[in-house]
Amino acid sequence: MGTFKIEGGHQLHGEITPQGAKNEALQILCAVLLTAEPVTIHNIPDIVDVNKLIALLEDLGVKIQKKGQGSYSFVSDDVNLEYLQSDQFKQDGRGLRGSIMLVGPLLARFGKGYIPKPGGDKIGRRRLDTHFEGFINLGATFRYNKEEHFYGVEAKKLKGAYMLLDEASVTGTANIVMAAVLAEGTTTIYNAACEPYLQQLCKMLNRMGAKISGIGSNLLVIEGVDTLGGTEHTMLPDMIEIGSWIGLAAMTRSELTIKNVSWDDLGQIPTVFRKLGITLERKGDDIYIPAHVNGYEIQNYIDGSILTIADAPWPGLTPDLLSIILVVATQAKGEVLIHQKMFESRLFFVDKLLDMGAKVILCDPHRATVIGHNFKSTLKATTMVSPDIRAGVSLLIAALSAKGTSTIHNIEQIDRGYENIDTRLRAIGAKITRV
Ligand SMILES: CC(=O)N[C@H]1[C@@H](OP(=O)(O)OP(=O)(O)OC[C@H]2O[C@@H](n3ccc(=O)[nH]c3=O)[C@H](O)[C@@H]2O)O[C@H](CO)[C@@H](O)[C@@H]1O
Ligand SMILES: C=C(OP(=O)(O)O)C(=O)O
Repeated sequence: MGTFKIEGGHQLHGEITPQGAKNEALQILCAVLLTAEPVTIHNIPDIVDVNKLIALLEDLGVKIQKKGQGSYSFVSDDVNLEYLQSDQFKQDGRGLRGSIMLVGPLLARFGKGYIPKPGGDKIGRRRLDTHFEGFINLGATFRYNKEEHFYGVEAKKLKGAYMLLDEASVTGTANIVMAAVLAEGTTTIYNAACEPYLQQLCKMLNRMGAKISGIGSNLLVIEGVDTLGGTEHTMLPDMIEIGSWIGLAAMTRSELTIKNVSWDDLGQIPTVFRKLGITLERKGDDIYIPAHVNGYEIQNYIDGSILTIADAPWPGLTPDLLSIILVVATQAKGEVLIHQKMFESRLFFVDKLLDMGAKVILCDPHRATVIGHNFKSTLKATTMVSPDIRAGVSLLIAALSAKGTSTIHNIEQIDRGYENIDTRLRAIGAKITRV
């Protein structure tokens, strides 16, 4: 189990550049299986989950060439489908959530897709019904081996269909889109997820020859084509990392510039931090955050009632930033209700913040009320274990703002999605070491 030691209480300063988006990368990498032609991808983050997926593609026989820092080309002209039945795949396929999106492309191009129950954060139930109901709608037969937790879908030829998804699942929508692009006829997906991750995927698929319309909305229409060709694609900056660095700047009262953020793809994120009273300035495509020497004050609603910050499917606020927002609120002036609607177990990490002296009431598994200290009292350093990726970064931000030296164990959770986080934070003045 890896560990960070963090000496808190220091102001940070300078510039930080966000990595390529983790959740986009996981979709885009799976899409390389849809063509025998080369696909070149840039701005791939060097993080554990993405590297695990690249290793899975390699084991499937995809030819991979490194072209430069974060750039790789992929050629899937000789895919080894036997690997899908191997014990090795049953082991490695479990290693991350994103591996589930191998199924759609494999089913569409080779008529069969298998996957062990995928991993990812333990943040509550994470069902896969939307994915498999989508494939079944396209004409696939489905089987599930309960002993091995092994899923499979097969179809000689997929047929386009109308479907109303039971929920706007992010990876579910990506999976169904990747299956439908090679199906016969037209597929309509209503209640589709439409995060920038998915918009990027659909745009890339169209460059490969797919015919997808409605990109960015919850109604996608896909006219199936016979084959797809190669393309080049560049990943957007990771919006969850950008939100993490905004929170870090505010909590440590540091002046920070976040470079090249792709402002227009950030949706509600800047607005929500502004509601917490944080000043963000748009400078070109950078976010400039001044040092909040006088703190930041949470806005109430127009009628004076207490603000609620809740997640919702895009273009609502992504659930992946709520833990960070909760931590930032612990030093704000005022109160806020954090409502994590999607995941059942993602707020339990607040116990660690209570140990550090934060004023938080966990109302139920989904809701926490935060009463900010307004920097009148700093958090106290402590020893903690990172329960999931975003809670891990939230605790790291709390530790950087706290008095004294904190220890965070199980930092593998953080490395899953943040590239060289300790090195990059040291470059802006953080006192953090990996032990
Ligand atoms: C690898 C990857 O891309 N992971 C992201 C992806 O996971 P993932 O695609 O696994 O998450 P889903 O979008 O399927 O849904 C996550 C959870 O939210 C619930 N749900 C979903 C949609 C909805 O309208 N209402 C609802 O309650 C689901 O029942 C499920 O429990 O999307 C999640 C939701 O943005 C993010 O937290 C994850 O970081
Ligand atoms: C929940 C997350 O990731 P995953 O879906 O990979 O567990 C996340 O990125 O916040």
